[in-house]
Parts: sequence; C-alpha cells; structure tokens
Amino acid sequence: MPLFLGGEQNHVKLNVIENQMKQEKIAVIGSGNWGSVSAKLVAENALSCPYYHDEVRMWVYEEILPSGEKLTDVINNTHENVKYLPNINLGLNVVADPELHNAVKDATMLIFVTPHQFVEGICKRLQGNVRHDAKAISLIKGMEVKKDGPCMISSLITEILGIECCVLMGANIANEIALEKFSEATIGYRDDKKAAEKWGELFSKSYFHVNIVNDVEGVELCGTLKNIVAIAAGLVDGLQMGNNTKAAIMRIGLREMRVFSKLIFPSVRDSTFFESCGVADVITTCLGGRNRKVAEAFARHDGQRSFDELEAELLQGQKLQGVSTAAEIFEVLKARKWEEQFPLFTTVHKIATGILPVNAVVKYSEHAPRMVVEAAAQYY
Ligand SMILES: NC(=O)c1ccc[n+]([C@@H]2O[C@H](COP(=O)([O-])OP(=O)(O)OC[C@H]3O[C@@H](n4cnc5c(N)ncnc54)[C@H](O)[C@@H]3O)[C@@H](O)[C@H]2O)c1
Ligand SMILES: O=P(O)(O)OC[C@H](O)CO
Repeated sequence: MPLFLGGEQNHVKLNVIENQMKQEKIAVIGSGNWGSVSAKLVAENALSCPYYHDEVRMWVYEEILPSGEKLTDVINNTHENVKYLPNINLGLNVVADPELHNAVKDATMLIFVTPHQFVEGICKRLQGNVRHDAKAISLIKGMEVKKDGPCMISSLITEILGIECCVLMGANIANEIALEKFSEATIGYRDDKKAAEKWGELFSKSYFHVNIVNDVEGVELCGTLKNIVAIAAGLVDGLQMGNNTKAAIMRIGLREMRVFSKLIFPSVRDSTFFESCGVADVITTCLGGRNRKVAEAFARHDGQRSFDELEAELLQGQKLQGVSTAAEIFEVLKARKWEEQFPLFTTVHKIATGILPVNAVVKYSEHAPRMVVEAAAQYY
C-alpha cells in the first residue's frame, strides 16, 4: 500500500522511495492447482512486506477455455484460475502472464511449480534469461533419470540456470490450503541457509507453518517418492482391502522411501522422514490425493482402462506424478539390480504398465517387510 503523508508531491516522492525499498520481485513458474495456490499465498505476504514488489507474476501455460477465452485473460479479469482452482480469489496482485521470459523478467525470487515432466524444457527456455543473483525454490514433486542416474529437479534447475535452489514439500493438498485450512510444510536447503529462511518467511502464514531443514535431497525425495506410495494406496482402495491393508502399504512405502533415499544420497537424515514432507505427506496423499483417486479408479476397472485415460477423465487437465515417477524409479532399480529390495515400488510400476495384475499390490507387499529390512540392514 502506498505511504501517504499528504500533498501530491509528497505522495509521488514517497511512492518512489517505497518502490526503491521493494527490492525483491517474485515470479511463479506454473499455474496449475498448487501453482495457483502458492501464487495466492506468496502474493498475500508480498503485500504486507515492505521489501517485496506488490505484483507477483505467474507464468501460465496458455490455453483456450471452452468459452473461447484465453485462460490468462480470464485470470487477469476475474482474479480466479477458473480451470485449475475455481472459486478462489488469487488476489489483485497476482498477474497471469503467458510469456515465460516476460514473467521472470527482473525477478529475484523464482518459484518453480509445474508438473515435473515439463521443468527441463522450461529451464532450457529460461537459460540466460534469469538474473544471476536470483534465488529459486522448487515445489515440484518428481525427478528425472539421466544416463548417470537420478537427477533431482532442484539440481536440474541449478545445473541449467546456475542458481541455487531450495525445495518446499509437505502434506499440502492444494485445495485445502486455498481454503486456508491449517497445514505444515518443510523447506530443504543445501548451503544457503539465509535463502531458506527468506523462503520460509515468504511462505509462512498463520494457516501455513514452515519448518526448515538442511537436507535438500531428503525433503525432495520424500515429496517425489510418496506419489508412488499413493498409487499403491489407491489400488488397495479400489480392491476394497480396508484400512489395515492401506496402513500396511503406507508403512512399507515409507520404509522403501527411506531406504531408497539413503542408498542414493547417504547424507539424507532419518529425522526428515518425521517432518511434514515425510510421514505427514504419505498420510495425506494416501487419504486424499489425486494419485490415490486415479489409482482407485484403475483398480475398480481391473486395469482395463489406462492411467492416462483415467487421468484425463477424472482430473480435467491436472497431472498425476506417481505413474511416471514409478517408471523413473524402476529405471534406477533395474540399472542397479535393486528390484527385489523394493517390492512396493517395483510392483506399482509393473501394475501401472500392465505387466502384473492389480491384486499383485497386496501379494507382493506381503514379501516387502523382509526384503526392505534386508536392504535397510546397513543402516542399523
Ligand atoms: N495440487 C496439489 O495438491 C499439489 C500439492 C503439492 C505439490 N504439488 C506438486 O506441484 C507440481 C505442480 O502441480 P499442480 O497441482 O500445480 O499442477 P496441475 O496438475 O494442477 O496442473 C497441470 C499444469 O500443467 C500445465 N501444463 C500442461 N501442459 C504443459 C506443458 N506442455 N508445459 C508446461 N505446462 C503444462 C497446465 O497448464 C497446468 O498448469 C507437481 O509436481 C505436483 O506434484 C501439487
Ligand atoms: O494430489 P496428489 O496425489 O498429487 O498429492 C498432492 C500433494 O502432493 C499432497 O501433499
């Protein structure tokens, strides 16, 4: 809000001073369900903090709505993302921008929040077009697998853009946060603690509590791997196996998440799995997430309708991350001959691709505790 002490000249002068104080400019890259909620959240805080520009630019992958209008025009006219977050006011200071380079122009704080399969292409388009002193954070749950092994999305952003990248993950079903229901989240950082604290300040609200940990890989792997567990939980829901089976899947899944993470990055901390990004995200995603929902439908159709088809029908443009993540993790497991040590991850991938029947999720999970304990033995 402009400072105003009276008199037209003073008003102009104070506006100039105020704009000089506003050193930080925020851009949100992504505008899906979580992308829109995170833009709303940081835009509220930007308004109340003197060193942020009021305006938050949100890059929108442009599309034409059934009404014939452009999604960006509708967002800017109504302040609502009618496709990905209907009935929620994003705030007057969220500006939708279909031009990627324009959206990040002069931005000092870059928030990456697209489905993981699009981020590499986006970063390549941004190469040489972001400020060298910009800070980044990734809210993206997913990973890439390269020739030499797994590559976390935060590392991809750092490698392509040459800027350090924190991560924010947690038990964060976007629609609930949009309604300002209480949630927690975890920020992970590698070296730049100050940047992590700044991100913590920008995201914190009375209804959104953020904890900061020095374990970027642990936090990001939790957010990534829980989506495979959510697919398994949806399958047992579709098979109507009941709560005990689902709890068993969640426990086995959490164990595989921990063992896999520590095999890939020995620095990953056990304590991270007790943060919001760990056990809490496994619980919320297995109870109410989109991966769970589509996997339940897949099981009810006994695997006769594909995940792609069900995703399009049930999510209307929103994207699942669990099926592609299971395929990416399976590539790593196969290359390292670890399939047997990760029966849940392996089985989810084989069911999703039609190699195993849906009920294999229960059959193979029966063997899981022994195998995962064997794989985990080196950590006891
Ligand atoms: N929705 C949630 O509750 C939630 C919560 C926490 C984390 N996340 C994570 O946030 C990330 C983003 O998810 P979301 O929920 O904001 O998105 P979404 O699944 O709701 O929407 C999909 C988005 O992808 C865009 N898109 C489609 N094709 C594209 C292309 N070719 N290039 C670029 N963009 C394209 C669409 O325009 C849309 O904005 C994911 O990694 C997800 O796991 C989601
Ligand atoms: O709806 P999902 O399955 O993508 O999960 C959403 C969030 O990641 C839950 O924290």
